[in-house]
Amino acid sequence: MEDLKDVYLTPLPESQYVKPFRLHYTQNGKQKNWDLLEVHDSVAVIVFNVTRKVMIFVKQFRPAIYYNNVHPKDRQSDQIDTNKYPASLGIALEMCAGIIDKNKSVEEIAQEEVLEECGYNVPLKKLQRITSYRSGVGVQGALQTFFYCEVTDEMKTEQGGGVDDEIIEVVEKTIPEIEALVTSPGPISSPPSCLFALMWFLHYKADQFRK
Ligand SMILES: Nc1ncnc2c1ncn2[C@@H]1O[C@H](COP(=O)(O)OP(=O)(O)O[C@H]2O[C@H](CO)[C@@H](O)[C@H](O)[C@H]2O)[C@@H](O)[C@H]1O
Ligand SMILES: [Mg+2]
Repeated sequence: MEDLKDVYLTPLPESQYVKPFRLHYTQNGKQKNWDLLEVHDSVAVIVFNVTRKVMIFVKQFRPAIYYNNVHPKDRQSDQIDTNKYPASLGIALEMCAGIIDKNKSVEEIAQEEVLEECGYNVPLKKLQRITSYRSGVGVQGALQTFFYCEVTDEMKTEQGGGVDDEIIEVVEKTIPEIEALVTSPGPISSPPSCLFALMWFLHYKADQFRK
């Protein structure tokens, strides 16, 4: 995962993942505009293994986090120096998540992501829909739907780690380790949605799993 080289930037061509726009509007009689990015809606899933009382996280290289850890003056060069900026700067710890880019229900997408990324084969009825919310209100505003799912060791039928060219590491954390994560002074290399998920779990679910 941390073998990174040949990092450089180009302007964005036509993309199936990110579409930049300027939205023009008149509000209270005043003409305004806002620059935004159209991105896919998504699902995220808290996966908790009740056999061993551990939460399942996915760890992966996130180019956007990496980029933001590169000093602006070093973003202009032909190549970003990976000795100065190693891959570890872009590695994030997250809940299992995926974009909605198929004509399937959010439950089916969530089920697929849990299998592909974490290796657990869960029946649809085990997926508890928690809520949905807007991510990135400044430039995105896409909807993310959140699920909670309890799994057992018996449900782990595959390795996980993602499909196609995805490179994902499955990481397990105990409840005390989750508490340490959310109270860390940061910067925490996780999205706010993940931290919300952890707080939700600690508030509503964790007590029944503490010895
Ligand atoms: N911008 C991009 N450029 C190039 N290739 C891209 C791309 N976006 C997606 N892809 C490709 O599509 C795949 C999509 O992966 P997933 O469906 O697991 O979504 P991901 O977890 O990245 O994002 C989900 O999880 C994160 C973390 O919660 C949310 O921020 C996000 O909104 C949600 O969709 C990637 O592995 C990559 O191959
Ligand atoms: Mg994903």
